[in-house]
Amino acid sequence: MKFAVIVFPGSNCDVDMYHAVKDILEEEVEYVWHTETDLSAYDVLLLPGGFSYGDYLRGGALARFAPVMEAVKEAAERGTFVLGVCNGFQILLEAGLLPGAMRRNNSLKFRCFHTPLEVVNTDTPFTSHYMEGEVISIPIAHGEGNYYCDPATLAELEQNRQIVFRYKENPNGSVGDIAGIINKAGNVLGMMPHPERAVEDLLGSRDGLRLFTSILQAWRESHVTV
Ligand SMILES: NC(=O)CC[C@H](N)C(=O)O
Repeated sequence: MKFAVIVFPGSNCDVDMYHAVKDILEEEVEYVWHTETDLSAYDVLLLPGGFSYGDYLRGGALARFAPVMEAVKEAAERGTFVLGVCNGFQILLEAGLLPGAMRRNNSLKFRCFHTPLEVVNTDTPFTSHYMEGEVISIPIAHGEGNYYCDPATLAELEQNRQIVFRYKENPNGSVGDIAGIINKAGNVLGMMPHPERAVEDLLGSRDGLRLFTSILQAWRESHVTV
């Protein structure tokens, strides 16, 4: 099983993501530059946080045009697991892989601290190792995390159980306290908090690690060899 960390000009959480997979999860992982067009060698695609293209226009608004994004879309359509964290989530929204959009935080300030999150849906490849309703501690670090979608889309997200994480103490004004959503097919997850920054005691929380172990289990279950 091989993970890819997609690196855009301006990504800055790529090293954290790589460390979480390589050193803590102990799985194979490679950095993949944004010019790559073939992702067929990878089983899981990780879009890390940062300031791709300097957040010009909006977070993710330019990265969605990077050559690698066509390959990300194709892989997502094939059912490959895709995780976008923070700027990675913004890119998935801008690329249309997830519904809705990101606005500036309602405080108009960059917010950076550990925040309690409720795990709303554990019936996903990313969250099976959590308990439904469990409150976990994962850090946020963003200026544009104020998730917005129209009421019809929100109703659809609720109905399809696509809301995976909700803030317990909303730090940015996001609609419905949404911190993370999954696509309808259930293989593309975007979230503002950083699970890769909560994978060992040194970081103040290990609550993010189960997201990675959930992915591992889901992948193994779909690739059983007897
Ligand atoms: N840590 C991040 O990915 C930051 C995301 C984005 N640049 C923002 O400030 O909202």
